[in-house]
Amino acid sequence: MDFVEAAIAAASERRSKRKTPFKDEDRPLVVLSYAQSLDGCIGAKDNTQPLRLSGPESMRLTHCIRARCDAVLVGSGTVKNDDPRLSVRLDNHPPSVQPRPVVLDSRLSAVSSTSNVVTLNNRLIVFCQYLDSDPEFTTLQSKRAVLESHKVSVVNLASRHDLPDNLDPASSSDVSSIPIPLMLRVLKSKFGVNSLMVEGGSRIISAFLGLGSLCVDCLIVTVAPMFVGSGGVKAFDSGGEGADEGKKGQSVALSVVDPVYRQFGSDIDSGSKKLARGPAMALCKISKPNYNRSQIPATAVNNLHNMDSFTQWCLVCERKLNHDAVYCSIECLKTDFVSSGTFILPPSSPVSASSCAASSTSRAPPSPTNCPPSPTPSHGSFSDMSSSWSSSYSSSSSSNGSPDRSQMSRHEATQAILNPPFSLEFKSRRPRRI
Ligand SMILES: NC(=O)C1=CN([C@@H]2O[C@H](COP(=O)(O)OP(=O)(O)OC[C@H]3O[C@@H](n4cnc5c(N)ncnc54)[C@H](O)[C@@H]3O)[C@@H](O)[C@H]2O)C=CC1
Ligand SMILES: Nc1nc(O)c(N)c(N[C@@H]2O[C@H](COP(=O)(O)O)[C@@H](O)[C@H]2O)n1
Repeated sequence: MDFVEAAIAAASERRSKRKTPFKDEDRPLVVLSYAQSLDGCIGAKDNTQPLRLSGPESMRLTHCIRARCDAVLVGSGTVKNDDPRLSVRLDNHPPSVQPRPVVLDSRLSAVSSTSNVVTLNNRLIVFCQYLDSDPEFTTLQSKRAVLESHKVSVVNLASRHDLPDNLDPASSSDVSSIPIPLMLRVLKSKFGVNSLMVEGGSRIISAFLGLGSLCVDCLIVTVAPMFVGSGGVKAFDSGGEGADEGKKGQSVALSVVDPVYRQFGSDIDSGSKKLARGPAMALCKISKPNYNRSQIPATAVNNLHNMDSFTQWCLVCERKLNHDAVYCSIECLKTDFVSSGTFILPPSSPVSASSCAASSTSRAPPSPTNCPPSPTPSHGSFSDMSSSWSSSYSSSSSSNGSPDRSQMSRHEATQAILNPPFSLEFKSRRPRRI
């Protein structure tokens, strides 16, 4: 279908040109696609049975996206609720050629040997997360063995044995939330998945959208002309219990730039050309004095740590500093945000990219005069995390009068963020669209 091809081709091209602190080529191209009602629901009241929102034409679109991707991912909630097949069922599509189903089932509580994704034998991949010390370790290992006896590939992201050598296992204590960037890298490096369709449900959509262009390349949303009413499952930030609980009530600066709309039967589909989070909003979030780290999506925190994001961030910002204005991409801000919220640089900051690059290759701790230290993940408040920084920085200013953040004390650096002595300029910002 032209619409799908065009959207994915545009996303792919954009991705190849994008300068991010992360290596996009290490993960599959990600197409997030779901169907929602006019009141933003993807599921029925009480989340107890599947809700058909798409008409035949837009359902065909969904199957075209599945056909176009190597794998199709859902969360454990969707498996419990819908028992989906996740297969391509199109007239002209060979039934034997199918995307691999992928389920994020942290505690192996949803997928069983009778689930459609298992019995259809499309080489299901299940991601879970538990430590050897987990009180339920034996039970989880037994469940794993049963699934493996049904040809399911089970990956425990907390286990070194399950990961390629170049990836570090997940170390978060939040075992209910699969670290998405790490999971994506495993999909690519271990299973050769180059394109991934993410279908839902609500918490999975929220988690991916929360990571923005870090993990989503293309967004295709079907809007069906109906209202689900109160109690329906919201597409985004349903506020339900579980992995994204910390995001409840959090305003989200996410915009789709240059969207395109098509009508499929009675439904409208929106395909994104670009997905962007508003940097200003991200800054606003980190600027709240009482900012609580639990509000940061757990997935972002865990995975940015895994991705050794900090040193690469330095490289990106060095480029931006050449424009003589502060510019941080959302990836920068997000890294910021996770590392401790003190990384916004004044123009002409003396941070040296070459020394950061050197520390990136050696993985040695960066020198305090050049780069801030790599963050140590913590599970306390924002200020708890900040205190893990070195306190050896001394106060100073750079030659242009703006503070040399690399020489600041923790407290001063935090104050610089809360009350920046320089104006932040975000280049290439377009007005937000709703
Ligand atoms: N209309 C549509 O296009 C679609 C609708 N749905 C609907 O969505 C509903 C299910 O949504 P939810 O209950 O929210 O379940 P979900 O399918 O989003 O799964 C959420 C669960 O996945 C696990 N998980 C593991 N790692 C996670 C991470 N990093 N982030 C978030 N969750 C993670 C957690 O255990 C969490 O409870 C159902 O009503 C289903 O019918 C689902 C897919 C598409
Ligand atoms: N595109 C779309 N439109 C709807 O109206 C839907 N209810 C869904 N649901 C998704 O499709 C899964 C079911 O897939 P199978 O038909 O069993 O292959 C369901 O679990 C949701 O992920 N999608």
